[in-house]
This record gives sequence, C-alpha cells and structure tokens, in this order.
Amino acid sequence: MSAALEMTDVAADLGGRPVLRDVNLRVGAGELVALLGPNGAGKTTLLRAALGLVPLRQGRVSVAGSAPGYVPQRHEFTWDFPASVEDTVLSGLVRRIGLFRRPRAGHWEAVWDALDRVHLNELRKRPVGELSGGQRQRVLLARALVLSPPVLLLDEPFTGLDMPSQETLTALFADLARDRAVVMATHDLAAAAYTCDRLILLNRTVIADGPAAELRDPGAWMRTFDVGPGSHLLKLVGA
Ligand SMILES: Nc1ncnc2c1ncn2[C@@H]1O[C@H](COP(=O)(O)OP(=O)(O)OP(=O)(O)O)[C@@H](O)[C@H]1O
Repeated sequence: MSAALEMTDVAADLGGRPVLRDVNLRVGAGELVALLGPNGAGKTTLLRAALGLVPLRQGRVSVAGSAPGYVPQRHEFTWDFPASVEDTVLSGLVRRIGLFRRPRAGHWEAVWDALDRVHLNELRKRPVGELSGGQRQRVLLARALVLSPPVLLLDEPFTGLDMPSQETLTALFADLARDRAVVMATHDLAAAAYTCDRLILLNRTVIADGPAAELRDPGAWMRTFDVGPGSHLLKLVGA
C-alpha cells in the first residue's frame, strides 16, 4: 500500500515541552482511521504536524497532494459573521483564488460540487449562523473538500452532535474515504469502532494501531488512557 499520509519517527514540542515522540504511522487512500487518546494526548498536535503547522523536532511527514484538507473543531470557527453557506465553502479556495480576486465560474462549480457531496446544496444561500451543529459540521467538511485533497484530517467531528447527525456524518466519511485517506481525532469510541477501518491509540506516541476487533490487549488501552484494570473503558472496548 502506498501511503497517502506517512509519519516517520516524528517528535514535536510545544512551548518548549515535548508533546509527540517516536510517532510512526501510515494511512493509505481508501482508509478511514480514528485517532484515539485522552485529553492532552497530542491528537490535535499530530493533525497540525501533518498540516505542516507544527515544526518537527525530529522525523518526517509526507502527504499526498499539495496540502491535506482540514476540518477544525467546530468551536474554533467563527459562525456569527454574515456569510452564506456557499461563501464559507468558497473561503476554502482562498489560496487558489487569491485574497482579493473574484472567484471564476470553475471555483463556484467546485463549491457546489463540494456542497453536493455533503448534501447541503439546498441551503447554499443560508447564513451559516442559522445552521444546526450537524449542518455546520458539513459546511466545514465541504470547505475542506473544495480542493479535492487526497488526505482529509478531521478534529473531533462528532462533539455535541445527536445520533442522527453523527450517523449522517459517519456515512459521509465512509463515502469520502473510498478514494482518499481520512483521519479523524475523536473521543467517540463507539463511532470510531463501528465506522473506522483502523484505530490508532495515541498518548504522545502510538501505543497500538489496528482494526477495532484486533485491539484486545487491555494493557494498550490502559496505557493510552491512563486507567486501571477496573475501568469501564475496558468493558466498552471489549479488551
Ligand atoms: N500552543 C501550545 N503551547 C504549549 N503547549 C501546548 C500548546 N497547545 C497544546 N499544548 C499542549 O500539548 C499537549 C497536547 O495537546 P493537544 O491539543 O494536541 O491534545 P489532544 O489530544 O488534541 O487533546 P484534546 O482531546 O483535549 O483535544 C497538551 O499537554 C497541551 O497542553
């Protein structure tokens, strides 16, 4: 399998403190992979390292295409400005169009294609501030998809969403992963286990990596989440 995203011996520091060390992973096109770990494990830092936004102290990152598509956590995005859904998605093309240039017909077609993929074309004229959490998450997804990236990185896409919205999203992620690599950081163990081809357990480094059904070693889950043998987590994941 040729990797769409590969990290080799990656170490990264933030604020002078080590956050990631000896991170090795490969994700190929066609794979949907979850990044699991406790608060502060370094999941966001790993995604930001893949985007080239965090300097590496050591190691290498290689990514297919010009840049990964990135879907930030919903609360990191400003929703209370008067932009429509299609304008927000168009902002994903700003590097290609140029900041003060007018978008051309082809740019709008890319926006509407991306909105089609996330089933939001009917809402394209709506102000983003009027959308529900699930719809906002799909706007961010479309915004990442306008450049057709071969690698898509998602940071906690399920937070605060109800079950139907989560199921809409997981079906979309599976569809998007058919021809690209999709990596999502999540705290939703059930959604990850049901929908992802592989789970990567991360706590500053990769502790285990494999299909959910094969991650049965309780020690790996205990080390990742820093819990004891009596933790409910182990029952939940069947370890
Ligand atoms: N800008 C920063 N400067 C210094 N330390 C930082 C900075 N950003 C994050 N950190 C630290 O790096 C560590 C990893 O943070 P990161 O956000 O990558 O974890 P995470 O696994 O995404 O956590 P969460 O599940 O809470 O989102 C934490 O200890 C955090 O305090």
